[in-house]
Amino acid sequence: MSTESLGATSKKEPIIAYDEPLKEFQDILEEALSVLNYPPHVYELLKRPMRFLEVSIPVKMDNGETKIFQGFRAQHNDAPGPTKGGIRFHPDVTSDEVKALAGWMSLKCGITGLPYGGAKGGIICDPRHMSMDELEKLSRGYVRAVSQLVGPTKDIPAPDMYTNSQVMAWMLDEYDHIREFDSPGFITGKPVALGGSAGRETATSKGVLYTLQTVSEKENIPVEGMRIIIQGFGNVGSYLAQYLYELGAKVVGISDVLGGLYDENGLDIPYLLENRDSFGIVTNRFQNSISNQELLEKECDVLIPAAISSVIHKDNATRLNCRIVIEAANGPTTKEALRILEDRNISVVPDILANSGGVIVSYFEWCQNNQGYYWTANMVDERLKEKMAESFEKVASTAKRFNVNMKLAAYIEGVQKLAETCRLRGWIKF
Ligand SMILES: NC(=O)C1=CN([C@@H]2O[C@H](COP(=O)(O)OP(=O)(O)OC[C@H]3O[C@@H](n4cnc5c(N)ncnc54)[C@H](O)[C@@H]3O)[C@@H](O)[C@H]2O)C=CC1
Ligand SMILES: O=C(O)CCC(=O)C(=O)O
Repeated sequence: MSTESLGATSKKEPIIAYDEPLKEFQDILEEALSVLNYPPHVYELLKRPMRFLEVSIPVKMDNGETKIFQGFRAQHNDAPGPTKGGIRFHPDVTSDEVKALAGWMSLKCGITGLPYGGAKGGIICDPRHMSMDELEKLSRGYVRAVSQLVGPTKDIPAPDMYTNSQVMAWMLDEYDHIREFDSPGFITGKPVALGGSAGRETATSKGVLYTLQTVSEKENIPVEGMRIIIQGFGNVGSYLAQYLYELGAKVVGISDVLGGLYDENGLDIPYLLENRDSFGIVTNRFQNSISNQELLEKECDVLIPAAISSVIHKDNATRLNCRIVIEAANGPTTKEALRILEDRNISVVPDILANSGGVIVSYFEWCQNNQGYYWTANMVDERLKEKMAESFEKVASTAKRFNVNMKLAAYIEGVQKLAETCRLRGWIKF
């Protein structure tokens, strides 16, 4: 397919998600804890967040009406240190999803050895249909609503879906006003001029890329010429597409919320990058776009979901046409789908390993803020690469040791330090 813009405004239905991420998190966590022979109360403590706040945020909209938005902040566990995790602005975000996302953050920090527990925030809203003024008011209102719970040594937010460095900047400014001092370590993923880290914007996609390179070496499939489909063309998906294209991989498919594009000869990624909007949407410029569902089932070597959760489920797992799935999104594969893919010999590199580059560089940002000393882009990149490689080896060796798949191994690896810090604090016994 040519990637020439046809100026069309196709409206594809968003895909239907099989939305039970909290149950998915709890089921695999329970399995991991039973492999480790921990007593049942460890699961009882870790299956849900220690703290969960639901807030109402009034925003005076541009038309003069006041709209009340619903927001959440979940802190999964603060035994290892302050909690950490992004804030999602999305029309479909739910309280249960935020709880699952916070749990996954704890495991991610466990695997990568960061001194944090997990957290996550969300606001039910559709930023694509809001003005910048409305988004700024919403961001500031959220911080006012959760300000008692967050802070540089308590809980440190960051970007996630439909939030970016500008949203982080508004949130930082609001927090500084409330606290009456400059506290750049309150939030990460902020603009470099406000104490952000070099390389945070590209960190998650770089981390996924390093993971893919490790897999390519282990599986002996060269990146050059590798056929790749990426679902989602936002922060994670678009930088990833760019890096893979530059390395000579054939990015045969990409998608956004409105649909997908597929060309077995490889898409013109520079053109798509140039024409995507700030919400990662580009497929509306093409008349021959396909649906997200169709795209996921197209032929490729590596399928990389980089958008929402539960998109690979029992009804399409039998039809995936790839050799490897690398989970760049959080929770894109349901438990039933994982089983089907395992039976079909399709390996799945888990989210809590593959997408941990974002929180790793967020940690670097927080360290730089605490020290007031800023690193070069090269220093950040070298250390990110090192952490991603170490984390991959840890999960791979756990998989071998317990003879389990990479997903379960990642949970086993991630939960051990978390449980140990809870034990040392006297919260649990085992
Ligand atoms: N931004 C980060 O640093 C990190 C992001 N992630 C995860 O990566 C995924 C993507 O995040 P970002 O790229 O930051 O978000 P983004 O907001 O920059 O981009 C999201 C992309 O997904 C598409 N999308 C939205 N809803 C969709 C739907 N229903 N079906 C198909 N596509 C849809 C959008 O059109 C856009 O192309 C999320 O699961 C997020 O939690 C994980 C770790 C860190
Ligand atoms: O950068 C961070 O602190 C968190 C990123 C995040 O939300 C995630 O890894 O899912």
